[in-house]
Amino acid sequence: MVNITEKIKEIEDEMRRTQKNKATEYHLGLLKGKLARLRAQLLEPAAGAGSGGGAGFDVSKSGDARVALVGFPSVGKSTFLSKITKTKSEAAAYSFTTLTAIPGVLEYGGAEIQILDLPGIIEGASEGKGRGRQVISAAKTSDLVLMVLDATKRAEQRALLEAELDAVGIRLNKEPPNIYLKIKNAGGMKITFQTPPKYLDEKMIYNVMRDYKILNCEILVRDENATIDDFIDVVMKDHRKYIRCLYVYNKIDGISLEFLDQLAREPYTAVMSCELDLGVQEVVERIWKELRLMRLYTKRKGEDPDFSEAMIVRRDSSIEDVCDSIHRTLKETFKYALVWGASARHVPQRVGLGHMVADEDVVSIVAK
Ligand SMILES: Nc1nc2c(ncn2[C@@H]2O[C@H](COP(=O)(O)OP(=O)(O)OP(=O)(O)O)[C@@H](O)[C@H]2O)c(=O)[nH]1
Ligand SMILES: [K+]
Ligand SMILES: [Mg+2]
Repeated sequence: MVNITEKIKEIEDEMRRTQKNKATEYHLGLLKGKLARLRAQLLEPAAGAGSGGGAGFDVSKSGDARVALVGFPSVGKSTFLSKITKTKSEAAAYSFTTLTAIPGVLEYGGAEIQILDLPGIIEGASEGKGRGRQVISAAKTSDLVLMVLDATKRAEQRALLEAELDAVGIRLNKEPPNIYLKIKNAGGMKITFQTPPKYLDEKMIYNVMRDYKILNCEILVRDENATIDDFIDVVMKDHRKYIRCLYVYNKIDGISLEFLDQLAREPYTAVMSCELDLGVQEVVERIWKELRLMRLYTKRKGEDPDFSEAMIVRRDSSIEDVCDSIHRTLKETFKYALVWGASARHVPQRVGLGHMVADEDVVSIVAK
């Protein structure tokens, strides 16, 4: 019996051989669907299997957010960790110096951000080369992927890494596709397009769903630009993770100014030299920004706000989220909140649970 890895290879080969045109579009879509399913199977930790499953490293999450350092060997991941945290992770000029996940804590703006230094990965990581799969599983648990790249190496490294992460269902700097799918017990398949689709049609969707053996469902495609890949992502949504990514080019001490300028202009990108201590602090600031965290300060009635300790919440948090992160039953006795700061129309503004807070607001919860 052929194993999953071989089946994946067969499908990938067939996709490469198949010319892309209107006539082969349906077949290619079907192959993509099969491939997505096999890859998910490959990552499923097999019962009783010792290694090679989908499990990451045994490091528990701590702090307000987790950032994973992902990159090829010797790009400077450990050097960077040692620079921005108190943790010392061994750095050396040979590949695979780091063999396991090393956590460090970055303190920034009152937040504690866990930084995970990881072993370098190589092409084929998603299929289990090296510690690839473990590294990728660790990346999947992070709130931000910091892709560390060597500015002196060829440009393809970035696309290669992205392909490895993509293969295991990590979608970088992307929103989930705007497609609604509800699986039902009966009633057949109902497919609706809100606007005429540019890259999809009913037959393409139907083919994939039949292959997945999902024949009763309701589908509403809201985005005219949605592709069959987007649709498969929606079907496989339990295996997809949408994570923000910051691309960091290290070792800029070894490149020309023109090239540096070009790299620095790319989206979601920062440049640094750990060796010369150039740009490192800027990268830390970008990490904070990309994590989209906010600092709030709480205030008790009749007292001054406590600015010594910030409360860290995600962006797009409401007073309800604030209550939940203080105590899980606080909501039950909630009467109203007083807010000072950018989110308040006048200070203090008296607000309810639905009020959206802003960075550095002062919040006072009044209970019944
Ligand atoms: N020129 C230059 N060298 C650097 C810079 N940062 C790190 N290095 C060197 O690059 C080499 C690899 O650094 P590491 O921190 O071990 O790289 P890594 O990505 O953790 O490597 P692995 O753990 O093996 O995957 C070391 O010799 C570092 O001294 C930099 O900004 N410029
Ligand atoms: K190294
Ligand atoms: Mg290392």
